[in-house]
Amino acid sequence: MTRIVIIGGGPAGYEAALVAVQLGADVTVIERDGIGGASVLTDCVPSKTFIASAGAMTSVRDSAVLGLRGTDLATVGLDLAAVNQRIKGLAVAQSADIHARLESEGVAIIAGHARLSDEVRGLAAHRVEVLDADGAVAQELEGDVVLIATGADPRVLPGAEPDGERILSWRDVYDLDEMPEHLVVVGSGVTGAEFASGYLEAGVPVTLVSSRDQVLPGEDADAAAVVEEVFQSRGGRIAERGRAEKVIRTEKGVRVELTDGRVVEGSHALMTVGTVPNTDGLNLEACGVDVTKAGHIVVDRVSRTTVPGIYAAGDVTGVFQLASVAAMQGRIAMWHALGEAVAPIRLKTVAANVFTHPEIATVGVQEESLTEGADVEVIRLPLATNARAKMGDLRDGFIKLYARRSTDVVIGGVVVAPGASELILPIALAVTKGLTAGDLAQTFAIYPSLSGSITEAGRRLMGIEDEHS
Ligand SMILES: Cc1cc2nc3c(=O)[nH]c(=O)nc-3n(C[C@H](O)[C@H](O)[C@H](O)COP(=O)(O)OP(=O)(O)OC[C@H]3O[C@@H](n4cnc5c(N)ncnc54)[C@H](O)[C@@H]3O)c2cc1C
Ligand SMILES: NC(=O)c1ccc[n+]([C@@H]2O[C@H](COP(=O)([O-])OP(=O)(O)OC[C@H]3O[C@@H](n4cnc5c(N)ncnc54)[C@H](O)[C@@H]3O)[C@@H](O)[C@H]2O)c1
Repeated sequence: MTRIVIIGGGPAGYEAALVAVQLGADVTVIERDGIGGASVLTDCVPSKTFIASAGAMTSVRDSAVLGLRGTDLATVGLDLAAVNQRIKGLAVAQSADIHARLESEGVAIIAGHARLSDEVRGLAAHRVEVLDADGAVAQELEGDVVLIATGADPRVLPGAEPDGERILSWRDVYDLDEMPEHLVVVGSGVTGAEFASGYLEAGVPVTLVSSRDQVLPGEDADAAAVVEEVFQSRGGRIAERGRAEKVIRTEKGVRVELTDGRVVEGSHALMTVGTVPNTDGLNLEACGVDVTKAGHIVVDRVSRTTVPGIYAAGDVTGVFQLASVAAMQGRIAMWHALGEAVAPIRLKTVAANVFTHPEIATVGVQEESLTEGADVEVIRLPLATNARAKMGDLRDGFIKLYARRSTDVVIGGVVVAPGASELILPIALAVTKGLTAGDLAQTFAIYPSLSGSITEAGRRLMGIEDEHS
């Protein structure tokens, strides 16, 4: 029986474990905090649960236009204690569900901090030590295959170290007793944009410190512009091209000092300036596992590291930091290690979503990567012309579809809309399976529905192709 040792119980680790036991391996997962990982306990699940409450509040506030009346509509608020309790309860319950599922499938789970401990390089099997809370070796294991799935932690900006009270990392916010009076969010990547949008929806004045010309530098520029516009129209402030140098506690709150001399004051600062991979103390160098300059473990498309028998998956590899990608990398590692037929990961088919208001969902080829004269046709349909959107008073957003001019094959898309995370699937399916704009055009969409704009975009693309032929 192949012995598999998995370090880290997040999506990369636990999904890998499920595949490996299914294939008859002897599987052990070592996790220092809780099964489900940061994804379930502190990052993805809690933030989306908070955004669900904040979004509900905005829906109530915005409902007057739909004819709802009530004296409290405009002043509806969140009960922070109840919201936080719900968030933490949901995270713990989900962690317990996954823990129970792993155990019921026969996966052994060890609580502790693990590290590689191969004494010489080139051995067929690898050794792993488990440390207890005092750092003493509590257990030693041997694995024919080891998967490193240790995730990433928030990056700390020197001079702006979180104190858990006023200067916060995104993992601290669920312990606040009161809503911030004025939140300064430092960093406008996906994490910063989501929290800035969420807190604003929850009724908190927010200033977003964005080191770039536009928030969400990695996203479609049109989509980022819509989110930025909506954020500002709802009263959010953006300190453009502002790079925080340090954050100082003041008598009443915080002072965020920018490198260009500007100062942003608020009651709390939320630091969202990226992540660092969890590789410290894993003994990677001694074992011959290569890392990049940024510290991510180098892997190929079937999750192999530079050492035979040692695989890595998830945020620790820096490949698209998404729970879905982490899980797929973990599964691919196990299929490969256990001799199953496996296709290398295809990053061009990864669907991703930014949970702002409105949401931004993307898949496949994006405009920024297109070279001039590329064999690609783009269509963009504004949400405002969609009948269902009008019924719900949804004005901000669009659907964008990219297809190869020569073959009509759909190669990418963007959806900016409330619930874009649900609407992207038909486009993701088209990109994954090589479907054409014609295939989308001939698919029945519900009338009226937002997804009707996706089939409409398919029809428009067919029209464009005809004009060119
Ligand atoms: C605020 C926020 C919101 C996000 N929202 C989304 C989202 O909506 N959708 C999405 O797809 N992605 C989202 N992500 C990204 C997603 O959370 C990560 O991509 C995902 O957690 C990666 O999974 P992982 O298994 O690699 O790592 P993790 O989930 O970080 O799990 C790694 C685990 O390994 C453990 N560990 C580390 N070192 C050791 C060790 N030496 N020994 C034992 N255990 C160890 C850690 O305690 C941790 O539990 C979000 C990220 C952030 C920061
Ligand atoms: N919905 C989702 O799927 C989701 C949600 C959150 C995070 N994530 C993933 O987690 C990963 C980490 O996201 P993130 O947003 O935390 O990191 P990030 O690295 O994507 O963004 C951090 C931003 O902070 C800026 N920054 C850095 N130093 C700064 C400073 N001193 N002052 C001002 N700005 C500064 C950077 O320029 C960058 O734009 C990403 O890969 C992201 O995709 C995914």
